[in-house]
Amino acid sequence: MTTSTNGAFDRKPFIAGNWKMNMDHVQGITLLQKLAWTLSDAKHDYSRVEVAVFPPFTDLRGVQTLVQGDDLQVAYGGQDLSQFDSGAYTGDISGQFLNKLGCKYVLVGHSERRTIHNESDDVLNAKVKAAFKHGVTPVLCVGEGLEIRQAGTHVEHTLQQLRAGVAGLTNEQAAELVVAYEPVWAIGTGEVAGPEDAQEMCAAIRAELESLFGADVAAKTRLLYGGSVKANNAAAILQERDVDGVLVGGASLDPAEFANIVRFESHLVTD
Ligand SMILES: O=C(CO)COP(=O)(O)O
Repeated sequence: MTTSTNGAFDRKPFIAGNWKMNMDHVQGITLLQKLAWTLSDAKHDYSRVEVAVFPPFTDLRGVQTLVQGDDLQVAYGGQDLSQFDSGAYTGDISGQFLNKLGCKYVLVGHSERRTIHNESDDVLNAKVKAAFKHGVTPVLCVGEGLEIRQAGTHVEHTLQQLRAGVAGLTNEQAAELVVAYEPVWAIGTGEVAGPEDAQEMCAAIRAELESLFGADVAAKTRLLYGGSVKANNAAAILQERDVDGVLVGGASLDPAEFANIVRFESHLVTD
């Protein structure tokens, strides 16, 4: 993340919580209420740092009602969407439905979708396009497993996922897209990539976006890091030039911990 001379970030920092398959619709409301109270007590300025949560589908209607009823500034989104609009796709959820529920974002290609559900790059590209078609911003997740990291081909592997995911997007869409770099070996393991690892990959992703869509677009696309982010490591990662936010799993289920990540600016090292 770049801090310009006036202290403002070039791209609005984005702190997102992926609840995965945790929190039923009652627990989800309690979690979001606690998060909102904690941030309100801390006088969090949502215009400086954007906050989003990705609850299970069954929570989304309740989340929408709470956000509207209490006029919360927290954005929310689905953890997946179908590449299709509607029809005989049992168990799938259309981007149209997410849009209708007020979802601003949707995760696409989380490593748990790629591995457990065998989602291919082609399917994920179709999902990215379906999200845009239905007015929901995709958060495209990319990242390598441990074997690839050990072989040293992690940058090329991740850029290949990126190229496949963004194929055929317009410049406008590429600028709006959010990309999350989540090395699989760092997800849920407590093993966090160092700030310099996160920066290395985010810089490579931005350079790739620049070669595909031009410098003006690449300067706007927000890039996140995800994998064992906690309150005590978030600020150092977010200080990196090309890291514009974090996608948090486990720590987003604890409202105090997640609120501390959102308030990372109060932990920034200034010189
Ligand atoms: O997969 C993740 C977020 O999408 C990261 O999960 P953890 O923060 O639990 O490692």
